[in-house]
Amino acid sequence: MSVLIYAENAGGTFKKSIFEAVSYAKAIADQNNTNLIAISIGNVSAGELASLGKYGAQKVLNVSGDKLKNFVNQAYASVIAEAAKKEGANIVVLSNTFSGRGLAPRIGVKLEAGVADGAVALPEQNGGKFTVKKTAFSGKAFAIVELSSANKVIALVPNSYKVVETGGSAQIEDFAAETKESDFKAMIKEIVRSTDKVSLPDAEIVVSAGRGLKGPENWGMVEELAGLLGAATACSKPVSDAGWRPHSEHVGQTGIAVSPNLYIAIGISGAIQHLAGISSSKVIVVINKDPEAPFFKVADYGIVGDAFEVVPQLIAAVKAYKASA
Ligand SMILES: Cc1cc2nc3c(=O)[nH]c(=O)nc-3n(C[C@H](O)[C@H](O)[C@H](O)COP(=O)(O)OP(=O)(O)OC[C@H]3O[C@@H](n4cnc5c(N)ncnc54)[C@H](O)[C@@H]3O)c2cc1C
Repeated sequence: MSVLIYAENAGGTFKKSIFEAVSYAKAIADQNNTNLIAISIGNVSAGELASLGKYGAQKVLNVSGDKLKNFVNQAYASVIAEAAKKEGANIVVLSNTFSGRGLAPRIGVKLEAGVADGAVALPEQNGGKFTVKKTAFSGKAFAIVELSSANKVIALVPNSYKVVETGGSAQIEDFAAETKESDFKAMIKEIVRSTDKVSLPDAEIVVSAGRGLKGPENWGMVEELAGLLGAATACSKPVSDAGWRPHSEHVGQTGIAVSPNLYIAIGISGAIQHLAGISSSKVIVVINKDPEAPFFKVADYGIVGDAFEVVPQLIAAVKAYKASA
């Protein structure tokens, strides 16, 4: 038995969410007194692969070559499942990213494994039971699921487990995986970024605004605050429906789910459909002029006040802090 972590790369490098997933997988390996093996697919440098050792991977299987250079859901799932079989791994861990969410059920089918995507905590293993806490109902609730199958696939929500450096080093091995033509029926030919700004699902800080801002002409201060904090901008659904902001910024049940360290909500009421997309945020700050706004019930810090007075003061305070630091 061992634990296999799929280390997804973005343009040849690993993001923080992958180091979180490796640390999480290492903790599961420790719970079971077993080894952690990582698998990387695509063209990643030896130095980058070796960096996974710092977080507890003892061995990194390196799958490279032109055919698997770009993400292909079915083919990547075949390769990861094959590696799991070869290494005797009965637990496969992924990051709950766009790719991870697509891979988890496919690997689950290939390994006849129980799948817990959207995991937010380490599994509990008591009396032969293996349970995982995961998000449910579009982020409006948490579910505790029991995986009773011998093989298990877990996809960890970014930002829900800390990065832990263990200081080890990983041995890198080339892994030649068998793929079938039928694995390549749908392939990504090109990825064109729609913006150079901080990507919303990966953002550690999000500055989000709602209908309380009255109109698109007032987003300058939201952009400025986000720029100062290195944050991504987001909005409520009615704001994107009205065309004040692009749909790619719409957060919530019908939009993007985010899990930043800090979510600043300006002039957003806090409807349940909006909260569904932000429930995994670590710290929530709410600025709203209505003290009865539902958002205050889930806020860690709340400012009752007019956004047009509070946000400029916040911008001035951040500028003053940066100038003095
Ligand atoms: C099936 C379904 C799916 C949905 N999915 C989503 C979703 O994914 N995401 C989403 O966001 N919504 C979603 N909605 C809509 C959701 O129910 C709310 O209508 C929406 O979130 C409200 O947006 P809002 O808070 O920006 O606007 P409002 O409800 O109009 O709230 C504006 C807030 O701004 C405050 N305000 C006003 N002026 C100021 C000021 N000067 N300073 C400070 N505060 C001020 C007000 O007190 C108020 O709390 C969905 C609805 C349905 C039915």
